[in-house]
Parts: sequence; structure tokens; C-alpha cells
Amino acid sequence: MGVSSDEKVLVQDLKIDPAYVVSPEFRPNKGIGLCEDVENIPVIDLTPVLAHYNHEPQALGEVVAQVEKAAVEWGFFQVVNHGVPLTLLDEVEAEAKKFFELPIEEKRKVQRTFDCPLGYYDGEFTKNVKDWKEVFDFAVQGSLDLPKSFYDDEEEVVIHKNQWPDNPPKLRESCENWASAVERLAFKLVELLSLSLGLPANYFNKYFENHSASIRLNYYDKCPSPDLVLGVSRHKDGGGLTVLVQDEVGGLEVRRRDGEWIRVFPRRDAFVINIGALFQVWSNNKYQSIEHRVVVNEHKERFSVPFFFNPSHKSNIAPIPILLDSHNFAKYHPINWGKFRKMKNDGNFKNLGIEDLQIEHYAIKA
Ligand SMILES: O=C(O)CCC(=O)C(=O)O
Ligand SMILES: [Fe+2]
Repeated sequence: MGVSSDEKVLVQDLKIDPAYVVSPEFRPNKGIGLCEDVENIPVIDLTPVLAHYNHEPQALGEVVAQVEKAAVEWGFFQVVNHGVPLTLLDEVEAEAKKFFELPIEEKRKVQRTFDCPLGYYDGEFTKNVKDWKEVFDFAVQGSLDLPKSFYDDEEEVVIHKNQWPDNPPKLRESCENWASAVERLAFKLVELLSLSLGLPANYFNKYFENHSASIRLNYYDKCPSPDLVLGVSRHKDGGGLTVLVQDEVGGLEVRRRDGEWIRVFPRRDAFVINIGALFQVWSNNKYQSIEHRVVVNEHKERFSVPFFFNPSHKSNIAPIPILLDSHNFAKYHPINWGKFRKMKNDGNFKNLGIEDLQIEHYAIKA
């Protein structure tokens, strides 16, 4: 908890559980400007990619160049004309809303546990502070196999199956339809990133064929003290690529390279794409996984759906050899994705009292 004794906010005056209170320096709008007219993250039109993939190399080349620029300068961009029907989103949102409105005992029937990372959860810690949110996680392939332990060298894996609630009965179908549509888009985006690094379009297919993608339904309730808490504390996404839709309420903020927090302009017709830690490693820091956070508000609840596109758990991730040369040595030791994920999951589940495992822990010291 981030309330110190010399602060004006006294614990007994808090309208919320102190476990949610963020340290003063990380609270929303503290010291860092948030202006409406500030340059926002780039919006890239995917029409040439989807409509004329093989016929218009020049148009495709322009999209690839925009992706490269956005990935270098921001680590974040939005895409429009992405081919995913918004009606599918309407359905997921309607079903998710019914689910999150259920009494807590109902939701806890599909509760995530320390052993099973899928299902409903309302106690996630990011940076060891409780997030003001409820989530429902499911694996796009139906199940996830994770190594039994981060520390063990044995290859023992545990298979975790999706936990679907009986109620609302259509949640599963709407989520699965959504997952298939976004999965296609995610593969296209990985191809674009591959081209943007000067690699063949299918370079990353070997990692993603047996992917371990998961989808999260994020529900951020109204909050009586939005200035003291965060929906999600500052963090970087640890996987490959995040493909996220948010509703019109807004609240996602990205930390620009100069340290300013920039609100991502909410567009229902757009996906927010975010470079994860693994592309940072593959690209040997050409692309960066950028810190972001979610601010909540007093008057409106908010809903977002990230698709975390992650490679197979067996993947060992290291800087791509053909991108390296005598001026650009590998900056990371190889990382086993399954183990890295297992460790991150355990840290999100409870306050381990230590700094989260970050990709930087694998950096090769110069
Ligand atoms: O809700 C959002 O817009 C972002 C959520 C997020 O960053 C995450 O779940 O990793
Ligand atoms: Fe995130």
C-alpha cells in the first residue's frame, strides 16, 4: 500500500481498501501532463494489407514503413480497417457485461487460482498494488500448458483448461467467435512486424503456429477515489504482441519516450497494438515494449479486451541472428517463454513483495 503517514489522505478516510492505493509518485496525473491536443499514437489504415495483399506491393510497403516507424517511436499504434466485424465485439461485450454483473459467488465458481491461471479474477497485483478491475481470462486454443515450475529444469508441464461459466450461457460462444477473428488479425500483424524488420513475412510462424495466446475481458468498475488507484498499474506487456479493443470511455495511457503519459484516444473501430517484451528481444531493442497503465473514473465503468498473442510455451526467444552484426551484438540471453510466463503469472497472483520479473533481467551486461 502506498499511503505514507505524512500524506493528507488518512487511511481511516479512505473510501476504498488501502491495498488499491498507489504510491503518490505513480498516481494518475501526478506531475505529468495529459493534454487533449497532444500528439497521439499513430493510426494505421490496414486496407492495403487486407484487400490487395499480393497485388499492391507499393501500398503494402507503405503500411510496413508506418508499422516500423510506430514500433520504433512509440511501441504502440492503432489499426483501422482491420477486417474484424464489430458485431462480434458487441456480442462479447453484451455477454461479458451480464457475467460481471452476476453476484460475486456466481463469478467465483470459475475463479482463477494460484494453480490455474484461467477464469475470473478480481485480485490481480501489478507492481505489487491491487488493480481496480475484474477480469476473465481464457486461452484462445482452449487450454494452456505451462511448465510446472519456473525453477525446475525438468520438462514437466501442466495443462490448464478454460473455465467457462454456465451463466451467461452465450459467453463462451461469443468469446470463441471473437478469438478466431482476432487471431487472424494477430497473424497478419506479426507478418507486418516481420516485414518491418526486413525478414520474410512468415519468419515468426514457427513460434506462433502452436501459440499460447490468451484473451482477457477487463471490467473496470466506477471508483469513488480514481485519483488514488489505477485500473492497471504501470507495466509492460510481457508477451509477443497485444491486440486490444477498448470502449469509448477511455483510460489507457502510454508512457511516451520523454516520460509523458499520453491517453490513447479511444476508438471503437480501432485495435490498439502494443509491442510486447518478446519483440523487444527478437528485434534486439530496435522495438521497445512500452509502459502503459489504466486510469479509472468516478462516473463510468470501462471495458477492454486485450488479445495477448504469445508464442508456444516451448519457444526460446533470443535476438534474431541475421539482425546482428559486429556493431549490434545480442543484448539478451535466450528466454524460455513458458518459464517466463509462469513466473509472471505467479507474481500477478499475489503480492510477492519483489519487483516483477522483467525482460531486462535477461539483458546481457555490456
Ligand atoms: O484496459 C486497457 O486498456 C489495457 C489493459 C492492459 O494493459 C493489460 O491488461 O495488460
Ligand atoms: Fe498491458
